[in-house]
Amino acid sequence: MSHALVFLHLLHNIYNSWSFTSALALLCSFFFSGPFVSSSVSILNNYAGAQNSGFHVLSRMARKGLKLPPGPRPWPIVGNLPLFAGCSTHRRMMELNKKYGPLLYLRLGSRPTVVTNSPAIVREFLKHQDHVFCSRPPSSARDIMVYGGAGFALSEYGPHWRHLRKICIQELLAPSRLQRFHKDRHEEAQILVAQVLEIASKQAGQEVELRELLTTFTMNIATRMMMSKKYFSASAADVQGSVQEAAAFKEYLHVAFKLLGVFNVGDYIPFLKPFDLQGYERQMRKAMRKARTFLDVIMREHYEAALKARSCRTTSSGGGSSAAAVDADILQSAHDFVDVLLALPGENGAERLSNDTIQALILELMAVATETSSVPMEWTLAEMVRNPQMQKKIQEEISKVCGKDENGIESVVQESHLNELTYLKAVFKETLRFHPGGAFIVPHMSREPTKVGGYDIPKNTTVLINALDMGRNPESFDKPEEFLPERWLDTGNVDPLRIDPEMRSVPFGGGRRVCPGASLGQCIVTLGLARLLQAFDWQLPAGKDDIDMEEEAFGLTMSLVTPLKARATPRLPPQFYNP
Ligand code: HEM
Repeated sequence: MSHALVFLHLLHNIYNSWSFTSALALLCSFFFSGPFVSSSVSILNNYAGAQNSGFHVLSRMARKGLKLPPGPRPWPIVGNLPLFAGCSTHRRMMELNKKYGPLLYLRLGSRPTVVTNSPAIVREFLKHQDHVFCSRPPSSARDIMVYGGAGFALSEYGPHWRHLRKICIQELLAPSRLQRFHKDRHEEAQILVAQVLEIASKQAGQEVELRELLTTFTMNIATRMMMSKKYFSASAADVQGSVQEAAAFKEYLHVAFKLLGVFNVGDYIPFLKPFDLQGYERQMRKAMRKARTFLDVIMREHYEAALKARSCRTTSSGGGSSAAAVDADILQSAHDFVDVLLALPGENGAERLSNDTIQALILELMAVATETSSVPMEWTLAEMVRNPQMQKKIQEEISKVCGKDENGIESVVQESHLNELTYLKAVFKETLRFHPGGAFIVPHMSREPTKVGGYDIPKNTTVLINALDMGRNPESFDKPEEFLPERWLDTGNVDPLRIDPEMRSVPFGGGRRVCPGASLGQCIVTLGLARLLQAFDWQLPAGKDDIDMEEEAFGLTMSLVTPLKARATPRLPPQFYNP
């Protein structure tokens, strides 16, 4: 903080320009708080007050010749950043969209940005002009935490992205590959139910805190698929791999979830980047050092196993098999995603994918796959606790679809039942509308200048699609402020994976960047929910008359501010829980 002030005064002396220092003062008020800073800020603002009208010269010049969408006037250097001081970004953007219309233009530091909540405009971005808006904006998080975009979820559009996305869809997330991990998902769901039972059995009315359990469930599924390891467990004996490995990886993930979505001032005002005023880049580097050490171990283990497998296969074929045939064979029998990645060819004829690319893919997939699934599970359970009749409807549906075993006990829900659980799907779809995984979908960026709704959109404009606002749009939905899964039952469009042609809600994004893990995400979420709702009745904690449903946008995701606690009562005979 003191660095920021010294820097501010230095610049003030050098430039002696009222508007410049005022803008910086506002910038500091945005990013820092405390009495010293606020008093300095107010002094500097007073200096600058008389010059306000001059501020807009630059913005007018920037707009010259272009018909930009409406939006508040930007300040020099900081642009519209000060509008977001001390408030929730997505809520402020909602207000601005209300004031300026469905296509809002902002300048965040040096970055042109458009924000929308309108299905018609989203259709332009994700459908009609998807070829223009399919890139991603640069960020220090991408540079530091995913090896400068060596993966693909955050990388810019181009041959590298295309190559990796194709690999990901064909080799990692193909239904036949995912089917191989069916047993792992089943085991983790079993463990989830057992953990809730253990807590609930301690004493009648005991509350279960769900967030940690749900995160453990999704993370273990992801690490088992990716690297055949399980790092998260209530019992240390159940963890595979060293305790240090697990600790390093957990720390990385914790920091990554937060830092991949932070508003880092250096990304918006490039000349401030070297100062790392908020300390985010330092945190990112620290987390990355640990993640690298951890990933090097994983890679070495897998690499050695791959070499062994290769030499065994070559020897057993008497040297008769070509390298390509050996690779195809290894790919076919690969245990996990890292095995697959080590057997795949790289770009432009390279024999293998680079180490950085493989590590970036692991980190990106972990980041996009885990919280995106655990967060909607927590929201759905919160809604179920508040709506016992919906809970009952799901339980009745499960009983009907699963039937009973030879002892007359209800059969445990399996993945093969999920497709028939129509009401549960409607509930999940409603969760994605009403409580989307993130307030904004992952940002897109324009690759060339274009026009949308009659306005000019410059090249390299960041596109923010406010999923929360879209889901609550009264022009798109009747009673948008109510959680009503029934709204989907009559539409013939109950499947959350089916993209709404009108794009009234886009939980998995759209166009070339549409989420490639949507069906896996839906499988994990609905399996976990079905198991928890089949096994238990969920009620409000004793003495509470409602759940606190306030949301908090944290990094890439949007969760409940107050982690969900609820009472779980086993609802089936004891034999059900001890199969
Ligand atoms: C319910 C769970 C999930 C939700 C709600 C969700 C949602 C999203 C959204 C909104 C995007 C941005 C799309 C866009 O930019 O237009 C996205 C991208 C992505 N998701 Fe998911 N996701 C989920 C689960 C998963 C899972 C399980 C995986 C993989 C294992 C995954 C992998 C990805 C990847 C790799 C991208 C980036 C695609 C690209 O840039 O080309 N997601 N997801």
